[in-house]
Amino acid sequence: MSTDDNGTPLLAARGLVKAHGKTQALRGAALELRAGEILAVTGASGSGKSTLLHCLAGIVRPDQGSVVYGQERLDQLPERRLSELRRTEFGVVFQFGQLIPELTALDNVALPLMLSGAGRREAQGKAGEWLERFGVRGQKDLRPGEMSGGQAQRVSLARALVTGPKVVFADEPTGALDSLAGEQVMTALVHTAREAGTAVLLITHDAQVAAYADREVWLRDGAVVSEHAQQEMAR
Ligand SMILES: Nc1ncnc2c1ncn2[C@@H]1O[C@H](COP(=O)(O)OP(=O)(O)OP(=O)(O)O)[C@@H](O)[C@H]1O
Repeated sequence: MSTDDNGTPLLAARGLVKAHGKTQALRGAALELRAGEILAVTGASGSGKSTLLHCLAGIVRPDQGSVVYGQERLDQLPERRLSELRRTEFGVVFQFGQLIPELTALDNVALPLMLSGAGRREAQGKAGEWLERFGVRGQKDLRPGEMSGGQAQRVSLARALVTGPKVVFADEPTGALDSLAGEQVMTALVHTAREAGTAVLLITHDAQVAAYADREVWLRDGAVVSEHAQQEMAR
């Protein structure tokens, strides 16, 4: 695991509280993610995992508590800066890929680069390289509906990593896949994140998926209740 020079976390959340209407989704959750670290967040359904990820990624604001990314308080940043960070420093992968159905795999992956100002040709060139890394270059001209779930999810990973983010937030990335496709997706994610030095916050309720992480935290009723280091993975 790599850390930054002075060992401070890349992302640190303290005392997060978040309600959805009358439901208290987070009740004082706290965690730290270091540069290049792969951290699994596990817990029962409804324990607040997705809400925590949304707060950490600057997608929703907590009602209370702080989220510090580098030198910035995400919970206090204006929307404009948050969306810039989401575009340039963060990548997100959801359970159901959420690729744009009308675009080919190549254009789905090129899109974040074009939104950051790259020309179409340059963006497509880089997108092709990232599809290659995830073993889905052969599917570049297919639309999401024409691919298998595992292929679409590897395209989603390419889209999340193509901009060179510091953190990838992955919310049940294998939740809709069979176990073989899930293993392929996790192997590709972990291998590529390690190579690129990207930190990964991985939400899962699957112990086999959590075993890919360097460290695991357990969420119960909206708070982090335990933490244990993973065995060195021989994968
Ligand atoms: N948009 C929303 N509106 C109302 N309630 C919500 C909303 N989002 C989440 N909740 C509730 O907040 C609690 C925490 O939900 P969250 O999705 O964060 O948990 P989770 O651990 O990710 O669950 P799962 O594993 O089932 O996805 C749950 O009781 C859920 O029903």
